[in-house]
Amino acid sequence: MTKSSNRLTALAGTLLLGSSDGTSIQGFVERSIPGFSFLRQFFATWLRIDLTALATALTILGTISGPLQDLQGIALKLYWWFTKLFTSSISITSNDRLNREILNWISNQILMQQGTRILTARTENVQTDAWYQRSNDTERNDLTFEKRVPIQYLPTFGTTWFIYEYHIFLVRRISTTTRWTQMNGVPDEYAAAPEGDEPLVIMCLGRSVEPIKRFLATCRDFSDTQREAFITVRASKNDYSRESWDTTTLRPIRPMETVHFDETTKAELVADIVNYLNPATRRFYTARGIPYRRGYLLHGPPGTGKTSLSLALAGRFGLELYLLHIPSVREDNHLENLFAALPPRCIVLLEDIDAVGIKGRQHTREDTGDEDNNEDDSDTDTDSNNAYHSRCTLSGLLNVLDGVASQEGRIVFMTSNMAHKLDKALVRPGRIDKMIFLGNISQKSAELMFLRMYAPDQREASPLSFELNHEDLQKAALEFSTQIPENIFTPAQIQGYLLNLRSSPDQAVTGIKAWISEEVRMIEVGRAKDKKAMAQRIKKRKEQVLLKLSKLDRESDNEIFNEVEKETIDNEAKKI
Ligand SMILES: Nc1ncnc2c1ncn2[C@@H]1O[C@H](COP(=O)(O)OP(=O)(O)OP(=O)(O)O)[C@@H](O)[C@H]1O
Repeated sequence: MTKSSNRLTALAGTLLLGSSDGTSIQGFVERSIPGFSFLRQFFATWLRIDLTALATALTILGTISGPLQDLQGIALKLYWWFTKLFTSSISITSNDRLNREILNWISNQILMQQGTRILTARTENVQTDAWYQRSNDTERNDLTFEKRVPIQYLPTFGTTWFIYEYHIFLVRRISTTTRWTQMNGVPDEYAAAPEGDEPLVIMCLGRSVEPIKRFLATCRDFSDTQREAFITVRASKNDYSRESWDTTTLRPIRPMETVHFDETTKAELVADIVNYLNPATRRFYTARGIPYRRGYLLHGPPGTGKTSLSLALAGRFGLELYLLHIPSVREDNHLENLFAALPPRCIVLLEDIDAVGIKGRQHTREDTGDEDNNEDDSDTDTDSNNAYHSRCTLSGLLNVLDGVASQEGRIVFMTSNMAHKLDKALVRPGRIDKMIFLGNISQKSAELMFLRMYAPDQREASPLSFELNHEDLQKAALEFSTQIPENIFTPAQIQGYLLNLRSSPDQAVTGIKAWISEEVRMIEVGRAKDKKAMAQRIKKRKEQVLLKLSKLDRESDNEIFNEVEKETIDNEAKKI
């Protein structure tokens, strides 16, 4: 121990503990705490620590910590008073998209340049039991060929400052765990990682919020530019039985030319949307009290491009696509909540709408006296399955499409494989303004698909070995398409065939004949199977009805004959 510390010990001993003559406080402590003098001796001899000095230092610290805390309180008050007086601020809640856009801007424009040392890193959420409550949006970039989601660096809790347009900005990322960490004295940035459910406060030195507003606009523009090559697809997500638009996927924009169907219909559809999105149209609708909404039904067999067309249109008009698979919506109020959360301008894609409104449809048939033929029966079976999955009703769907509470300005695309079976109430103008049929592939579309598949890729530095020159490619495409029968195969089937031979255009041309005969054979086998299954179903149904009839006859003998029931079963028997 040094001389000065010895002196301090002596001083403290005199001041606080008195002399060691047995009448001092030290003497009193030694007498009242058995073993204290032994401990003092032990610490002094073996650890060279003077317990008397330690006690003194702690006492002094204890005495001054009170005033220090008061001073800290005053300093904090002054800080906030200064902040209120000399800064303007705007706060943004955690689940607002702007929150993410600001973090994105700061991450790209500030953190890397400033060489910030304390950061948060983010890739993708892993849904484990412990974390599933806090899941966030997942962004995927399909074009980067990365197997992993790239690491993104974001500001952590606390304040990030920077200069933007000659103004000093402070962005505070506020931790929701602050109270807990303060109690433990651990700084926020070491206590937890921000998960995206923390609000942001944007402060700017000066008494006007205008610079902040300009800053927010910049953040939005920056994100829009980043997204230009992509469309944002948001799907519904079920969290604790509460539906929300949560999962975000960035998909590369699909050019309209890559969706092949009747070119006139395509041009008309695009023109119709251009016209709808024109501000003058909105004014026209509003002035005449007409709800400003547009609905389209894309119908046709599976694999004819209904989903692809919706994606391409979202890219063409720079709108976000909100994707909703109707059979997975569990209740009407979930549907309502999802529609209420839509932005004013977007495309909503409602897939497989034939999964709703079974009851409504049955009513319509009864009213009009339609009789189901056998083919319809099989469809009804499929419907029933869908109805089992989706508890979303026809009236629920109609309500979100044009009910009082439904949003204006959005475009709704609905897809169905059985448009002829949809309820009349659903397909009336105002809900569905245009029906677009996407059918099997024509020869012209097959030719275009072939050209698209084997056209040279502009991004490749040198031509690929199998690439044909322009003239040969045109010739091959024509030769390929003329072998394909009109409107027999779906575009998905032809695409699948070409993809298998994507590096051999010659083989695609020479092999198409054999592929067609094999596919036709498969179609016939499938049809024969369906026919057999149908016959079996009818037979079974007949047996059931006959059984019921014979049972009723027996009951009538016992004079408990029910006239109405008999008539119903008779009618059923006639139908079969
Ligand atoms: N008309 C088309 N033009 C170009 N490609 C198409 C077309 N139709 C289908 N495809 C291709 O086939 C695949 C399936 O298409 P998509 O999912 O759009 O069909 P769909 O009609 O929505 O099917 P489903 O009714 O089963 O949902 C996609 O890879 C798409 O590229």
